[in-house]
Amino acid sequence: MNILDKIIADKAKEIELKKSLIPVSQLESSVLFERKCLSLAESLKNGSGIIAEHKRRSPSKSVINQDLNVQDVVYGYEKAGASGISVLTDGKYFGGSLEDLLYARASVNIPILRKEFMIDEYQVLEAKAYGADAILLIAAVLTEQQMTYLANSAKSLGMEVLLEVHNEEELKKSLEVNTDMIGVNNRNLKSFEVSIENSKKLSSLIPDQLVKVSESGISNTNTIAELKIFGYQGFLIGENFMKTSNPGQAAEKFITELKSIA
Ligand SMILES: O=C(O)c1ccccc1NCC(=O)[C@H](O)[C@H](O)COP(=O)(O)O
Repeated sequence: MNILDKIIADKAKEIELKKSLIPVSQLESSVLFERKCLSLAESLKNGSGIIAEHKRRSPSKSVINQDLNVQDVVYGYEKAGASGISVLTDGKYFGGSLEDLLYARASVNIPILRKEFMIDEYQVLEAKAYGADAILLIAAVLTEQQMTYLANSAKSLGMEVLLEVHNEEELKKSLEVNTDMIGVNNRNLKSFEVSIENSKKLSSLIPDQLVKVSESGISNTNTIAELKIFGYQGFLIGENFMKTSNPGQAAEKFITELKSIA
């Protein structure tokens, strides 16, 4: 069983337990359920394009940074000029939580993406209840029907969808889904191999009306300049910032440099 299968198997068990502890009605009674969401897609098109990620650890890199509190990290990202924030909420493999999402919501006024392995509508309701503006759907673990259902659920709650693909087959099964953005993950989520070429290879297959986002393995501004030529307007960056003692400062330096080469 590969790591992605393990994550999904654990996620299914986690969701069943959570459903028994926190009923849907309790999620729907969250004050954040009535909140009008911010548009990540618009923020990417009109801003720096950087989605700065809060990630304590990962299967490919193990511990990245467990010493900082999420409020300081995301506030620093907003101050640096990020267009959006990505918050990992998976606990077992990434050290994240829904509480991280709630703290992030309380700390910034820019769009927040719930970075999670979504397989059940319950998780979409959680995302709304804890303050997310957008959810991630990963084509590698979902059928077209599941993506359609979950995307429509998110949209009905006013959230946007970032639909993540890694190859042409995943992209083709995603083209009819009601999404706002297509993310190309440069990381193979099974082998952990990372190649920016993946974003370049798939860019021409992504419909022009969708915002293109390149994810993973981005560590310098020249890569951004190259990917913009291929039509990318969003760039999801985690480790490059989180591996430092001050991710917000690292993001500020990165975005300042980006502006100087624009
Ligand atoms: O990062 C991993 O090891 C990983 C393994 C399995 C599934 C997902 C994984 N990462 C999630 C991401 O896609 C990244 O956190 C995100 O794209 C940022 O990547 P990076 O800038 O390389 O930290």
